[in-house]
Amino acid sequence: MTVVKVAILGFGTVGQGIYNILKDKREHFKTTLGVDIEVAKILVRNCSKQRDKIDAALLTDNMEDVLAVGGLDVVFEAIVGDEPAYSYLDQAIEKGINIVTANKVMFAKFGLTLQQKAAKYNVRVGYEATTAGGVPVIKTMENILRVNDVQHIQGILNGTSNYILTQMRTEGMSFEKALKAAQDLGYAEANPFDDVSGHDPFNKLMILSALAFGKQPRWSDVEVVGISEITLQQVKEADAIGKRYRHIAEVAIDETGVIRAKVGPELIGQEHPLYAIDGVNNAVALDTNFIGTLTLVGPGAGMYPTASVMIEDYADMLVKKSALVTV
Ligand SMILES: NC(=O)C1=CN([C@@H]2O[C@H](COP(=O)(O)OP(=O)(O)OC[C@H]3O[C@@H](n4cnc5c(N)ncnc54)[C@H](OP(=O)(O)O)[C@@H]3O)[C@@H](O)[C@H]2O)C=CC1
Ligand SMILES: N[C@@H](CC=O)C(=O)O
Repeated sequence: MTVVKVAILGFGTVGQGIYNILKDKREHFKTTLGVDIEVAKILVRNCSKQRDKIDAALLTDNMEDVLAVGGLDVVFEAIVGDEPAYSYLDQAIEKGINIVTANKVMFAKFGLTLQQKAAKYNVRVGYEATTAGGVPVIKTMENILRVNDVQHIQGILNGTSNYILTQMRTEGMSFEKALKAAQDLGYAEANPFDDVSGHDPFNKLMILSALAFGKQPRWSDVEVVGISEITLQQVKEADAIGKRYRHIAEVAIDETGVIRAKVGPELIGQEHPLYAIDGVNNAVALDTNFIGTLTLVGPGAGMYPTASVMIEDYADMLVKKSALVTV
């Protein structure tokens, strides 16, 4: 049985999820993927932090230790911010190591560059987890784009904001309490300002724009408004007349190739396709020329949905590699 070595960058909510699934499903992967997946290194910021159920020898705070692992096949990147994440992945690609990332701050900015570099070095890039958590929007869109054009994308792209708005409406919870609950559940960013200010769904929208249209709008042209100004009173008044606040991200391309995007809260009624999307769920509606509108719905954040799609990305790489070998 071939042993494949993998590394995990980051051991917070997402990194721990990856580690747990790889450990729990190790035998399963031997059968389904034909390989024994061994976690060889885990990069963290602070090695002296107390961590349960993990062999301390796996931990390092130095990326050089990760890159020095012989035969490393993939790094799963789940750290915070654009740097040093981008530089780490850039170095991994140069060493011929595949990359799978959940880091949308980094990927919105450097995704196209990393993908070009990966093509040059013949390595693969997985980034399903950057956008809409456990909802397989990237793979679905890649598939759709083989035949269709995508002209317009609209969705709820932040689980934390949707969870907060839902808790305010259904439980009468204050904004602050709902945000705290989202943090406790592992939905929120390390800095939750990114969630409630709209910056997180903005980053995801830019990733979708790059995939659908091959480019992004100028970032400074995009209006980005968060949910932090919405009061409990407003949510209750809206509910009383059958309306709901939803935090909606939208991007479209016109016939001349101009891209327009916006992110912000909207008050919508029952007729709106995003009306029923509650809790941590995200939804993404893709308008295409042949299929029509396709809407995907599912958990937009959290340890296991995010970790699962990252490992699915890697499983896909392994399957494609073995198909190449067989052919
Ligand atoms: N939580 C979620 O539901 C989702 C998160 N993501 C993305 O995944 C990534 C990780 O999120 P999450 O797990 O929630 O974050 P956490 O804050 O829970 O964990 C972050 C981890 O990264 C490590 N880390 C941070 N900066 C560095 C650095 N410079 N060098 C080395 N290690 C570093 C931290 O180390 P230490 O433990 O020592 O502090 C920690 O282990 C983020 O980019 C996030 O946007 C994407 C989809 C969903
Ligand atoms: N903080 C993000 C996590 C997933 O991307 C969110 O709440 O959507």
